[in-house]
Amino acid sequence: MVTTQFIPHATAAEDGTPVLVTTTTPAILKKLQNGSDVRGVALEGVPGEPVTLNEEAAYLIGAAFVDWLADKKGKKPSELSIAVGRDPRLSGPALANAMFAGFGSKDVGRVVDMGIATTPACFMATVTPGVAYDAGIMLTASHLPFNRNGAKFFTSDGGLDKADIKRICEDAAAACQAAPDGHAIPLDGDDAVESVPFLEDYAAQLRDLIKKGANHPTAYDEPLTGMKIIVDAGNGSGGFFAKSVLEPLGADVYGSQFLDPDGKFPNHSPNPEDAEAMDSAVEATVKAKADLGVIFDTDVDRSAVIDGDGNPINRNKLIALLAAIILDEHPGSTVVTDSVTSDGLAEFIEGKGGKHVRYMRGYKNVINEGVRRDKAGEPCHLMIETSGHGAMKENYCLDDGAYIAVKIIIEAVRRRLSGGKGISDLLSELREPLEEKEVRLKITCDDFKAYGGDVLEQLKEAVGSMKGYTPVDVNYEGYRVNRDEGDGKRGWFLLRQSLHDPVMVLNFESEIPGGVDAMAKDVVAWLKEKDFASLDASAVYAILDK
Ligand SMILES: O=P(O)(O)OC[C@H]1O[C@H](O)[C@H](O)[C@@H](O)[C@@H]1O
Repeated sequence: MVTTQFIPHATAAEDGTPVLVTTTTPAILKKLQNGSDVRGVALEGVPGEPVTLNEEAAYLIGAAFVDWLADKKGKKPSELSIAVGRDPRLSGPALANAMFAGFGSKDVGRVVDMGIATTPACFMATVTPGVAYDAGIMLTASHLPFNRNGAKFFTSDGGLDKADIKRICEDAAAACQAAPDGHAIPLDGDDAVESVPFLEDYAAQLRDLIKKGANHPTAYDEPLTGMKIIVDAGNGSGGFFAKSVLEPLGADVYGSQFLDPDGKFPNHSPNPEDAEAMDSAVEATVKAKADLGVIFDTDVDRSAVIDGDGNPINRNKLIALLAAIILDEHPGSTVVTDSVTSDGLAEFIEGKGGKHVRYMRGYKNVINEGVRRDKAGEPCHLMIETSGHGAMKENYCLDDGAYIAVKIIIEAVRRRLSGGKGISDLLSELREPLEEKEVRLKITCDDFKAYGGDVLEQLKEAVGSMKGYTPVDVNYEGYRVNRDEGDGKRGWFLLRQSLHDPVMVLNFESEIPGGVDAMAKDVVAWLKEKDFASLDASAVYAILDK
């Protein structure tokens, strides 16, 4: 049984120091790769979810990362500096301690514990003058439940890519193969690890950005005086934004909620894409009669805002708001988004004189495509997913929820100073769908990538004979099909494979009442005809069964 491999033997080293020894397997280590991140189950407690990211895994991944970094930087491990931050997850301190031991096994020159941090802060620690670590690592599993954890890795060149993470997980697996009995991890920590928090330095940088951007004529240092802005950090790492960024700039943050880090996330999921989380943040904004509400995900690489009337600005609306701001600063530039963005958004961006590229899901895919186009001579300043991962060229092309909030707050101050309307006025031309729906269809066989690819091929063949449907011109991912809804109205659906899970994702949007049901009916008819043996289509059927 796999779980027996995680029974730790706490014992004492020869000098009497208490140590922990856990083991893992090469297969588990390889599976910890999740695109350009490491992700796994770090705590027991959820039935059917055994631990996969234990101390030994963190140790081996830490050690493998040192080899990767030494190669990348052309330095010896003893010349490297690596800093680790974490979100409030309960498993964070033990995993950080194990990773430090992994660094120690490679004789890394300087190891820094940044304590509670955010993902963007871990990157900023690699480029901030006077700090400039060779690498910053954030231990986080973003908005996922309390039992998960993971790692995001940065150098001054940005986040590591899929291929880098693959190499690290494979090297960790090889090291595991060579030492299957695990490694002793000192339980009292390593005296050589320096404790140097970074979040306050980072907050000072954000304050400076707001001061410069707002350029308040009479209150340069406190440009938010007279504004009420509330923050919902969902008990993740983002609470500092209220206390250390907004309040010192003069904002009234009373009414902010869930600012204290709590790894059990007792209130709501820290996730601006989650309806319950968004409702809670809207309620707090309205109750506080705030000018603006800001909600972050756990590790603050994503955010969304709520306007003074309590309207949530997330997903397509958030992209539109930032596109309006960026296209004013960089007319005619390209905005790269993920694949599930609305037709109204594309029109909005084009209406503002920009070019919209509807690319793939996955924040790294979106960012890399924007960077690629920009380098090829097609100016691109904004790369953003509906999930709220948004990156700007002016901010190291880093997906950064705090920077997005800063940008919107600056716009709000400028509008206030010029006596203009609130930020939502920028969205007045955004056409929104009347109905939308997303369902997830499980693929039940092992080779789910190939299976999903085949389902998509079959859909392509079928669409030709589906009345009223035409495929969109450019599909970077999955298959997106428009439906003529009459009277100049248009609906669409997109079937694609999930980036990571054995799942196919089906999105619908319609401009007419009952439009989603109408499309679901046609998709259901096709699915029933095909009767795919390894595709659980019950979620689509359920749309019609309600
Ligand atoms: O393909 P899906 O299952 O919808 O997941 C896609 C999402 O996966 C992760 O959460 C990434 O951080 C997102 O950038 C990405 O959009």
